[in-house]
Amino acid sequence: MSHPDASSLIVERVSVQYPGHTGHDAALRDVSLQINSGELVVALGPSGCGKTTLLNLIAGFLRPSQGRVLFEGQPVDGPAASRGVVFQDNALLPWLNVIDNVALGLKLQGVPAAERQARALAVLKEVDLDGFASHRIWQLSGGMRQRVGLARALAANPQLLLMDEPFAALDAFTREQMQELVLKLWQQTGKRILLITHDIEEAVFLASELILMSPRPGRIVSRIALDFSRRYIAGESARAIKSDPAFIATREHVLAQVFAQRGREFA
Ligand SMILES: Nc1ncnc2c1ncn2[C@@H]1O[C@H](COP(=O)(O)OP(=O)(O)OP(=O)(O)O)[C@@H](O)[C@H]1O
Repeated sequence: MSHPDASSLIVERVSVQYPGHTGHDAALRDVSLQINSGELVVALGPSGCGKTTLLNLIAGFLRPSQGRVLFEGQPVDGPAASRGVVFQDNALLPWLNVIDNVALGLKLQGVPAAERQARALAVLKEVDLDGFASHRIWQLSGGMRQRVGLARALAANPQLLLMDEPFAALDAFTREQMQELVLKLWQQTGKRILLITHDIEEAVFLASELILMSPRPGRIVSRIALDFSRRYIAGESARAIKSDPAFIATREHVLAQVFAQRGREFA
């Protein structure tokens, strides 16, 4: 692990055991992780390896059975605006229009109407949705809805953005567009990001640090530092990167590790 800065997110030897489970099949066992500023950490692993449990711990929706989670030097003991969450199903309110969905969290925080309007419009622009503020949610495509979910999380100006399989329901083309949007936002806002996925290519493309997880018990089995996302930010195209032999070799290496885990699981 690299050295933490004062604003790091630190997960320290955390275990989570849901009722009815033993240590052997704990959702998480002895997991440690750190997200420093400027990092885009991707957690990759098969269903049931504890990815959502890990994200829920960091979001403050869940408490560990053992270990602790610290953010900016303080224990995480509940949700906070500084840790924004983008959900897989985007969790938008269909009876509100786009801008009211984006501004909802600000309204709950008591931000005055004119300011929340201005901030919501600014983040809609960041996610390339200017012009859609008055649209109803049902008028939007799946990719646009995910952009609204992303804008809503960004509106509160979180220091850490937590994304739970945000593109799982999208078609391949829209998914690639959203990956590029995440990298653009990562570059422009400098926010640290934790994204969870079970898509190997997505993980290898986006991660500055990739953590590979394995189930029963949920744990981190390997960590790999990667630079494909920084190459994208430096100006190389996504297509050029994803067809580069170095990218393909890394993807195959990660795939082999995932299959090795599964072989062990079913042996
Ligand atoms: N509320 C709960 N009560 C009991 N067991 C749970 C609960 N939530 C998750 N689990 C179990 O904990 C383990 C880890 O689940 P988790 O959802 O964190 O994994 P995941 O990697 O996100 O899976 P997926 O990719 O399918 O979403 C699984 O065995 C799951 O069945």
